[in-house]
Amino acid sequence: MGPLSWLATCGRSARAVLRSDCQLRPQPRLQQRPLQPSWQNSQKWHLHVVTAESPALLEESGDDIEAPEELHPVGPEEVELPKASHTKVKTAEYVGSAVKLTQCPPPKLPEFAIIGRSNVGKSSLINMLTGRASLALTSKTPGKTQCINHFIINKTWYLVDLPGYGYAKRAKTSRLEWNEFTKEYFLKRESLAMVLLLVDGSIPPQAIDLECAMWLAESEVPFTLVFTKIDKRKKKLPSPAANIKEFCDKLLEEFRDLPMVIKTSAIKATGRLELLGFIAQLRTLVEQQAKRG
Ligand SMILES: Nc1nc2c(ncn2[C@@H]2O[C@H](COP(=O)(O)OP(=O)(O)OP(=O)(O)O)[C@@H](O)[C@H]2O)c(=O)[nH]1
Repeated sequence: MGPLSWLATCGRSARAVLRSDCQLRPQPRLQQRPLQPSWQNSQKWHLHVVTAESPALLEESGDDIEAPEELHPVGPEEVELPKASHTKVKTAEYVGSAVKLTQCPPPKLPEFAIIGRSNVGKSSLINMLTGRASLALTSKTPGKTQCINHFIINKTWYLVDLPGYGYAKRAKTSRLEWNEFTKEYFLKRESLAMVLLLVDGSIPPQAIDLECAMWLAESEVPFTLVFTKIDKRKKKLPSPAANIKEFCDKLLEEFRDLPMVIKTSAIKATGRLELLGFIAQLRTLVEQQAKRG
């Protein structure tokens, strides 16, 4: 089945496919709340990140790859490794900007949405992943990205740049506040496969990022933690490794498991292949489950 028909054929959304398998499990105290059954029954989904050393990524042809032993996923479903061609970015084009759901492209291809605080490095990550120097306009001015921007990759999936949250000059309180459109996008966009929650690895954990992770988990939106700027070490502040550990430890106070964690640097292209490989695996999983009906 071609990617264009995957949603129509499966009859359920990418979100539904992935939600049941990769959502976090809350700690018992969170289970006291009136939660949806799909949340309570959710299973941890073990997906192995494809690394730069993985044969799948070294393979130059687009042929099927024989999976090495350590990459076999362990979980409720066997997940085929993606073809090498799935991890390559051949074309990347800006599609458009939307301020309401009806302005977004038809929900016919899987979407991977990037969120994070203003200035976390969203545009830089998009440019790094796609290998296009200025696909997303990078800016040092916080809060510039106020629309939902779609980029189509290889004509088969979307990278989506969402408005940054928690901009101090705009928000009067430190509470996480989505604009209504972003919230609607998270809750209603059928083709949303995975949210990539970007967290600045060069600074200690910020309450608003933890709050965002909580909100996504409680709203049953599958997400992956993508730490940015891991090349950057600020004087007198803990190292990125220490910041990341502290962030994960804080999440583990609320959850039994961590979501997938990927560490990146847009400057050094660290994590590029890992993230593209992971996205390819998710797309493969959705297509595979769609085939099974
Ligand atoms: N050292 C380092 N700096 C980075 C990295 N990624 C982004 N930056 C810098 O962080 C600043 C913000 O990056 P952007 O990519 O514009 O961030 P953004 O999240 O798109 O910003 P807004 O659209 O304003 O929300 C820029 O000065 C980038 O050069 C990284 O991996 N390492």
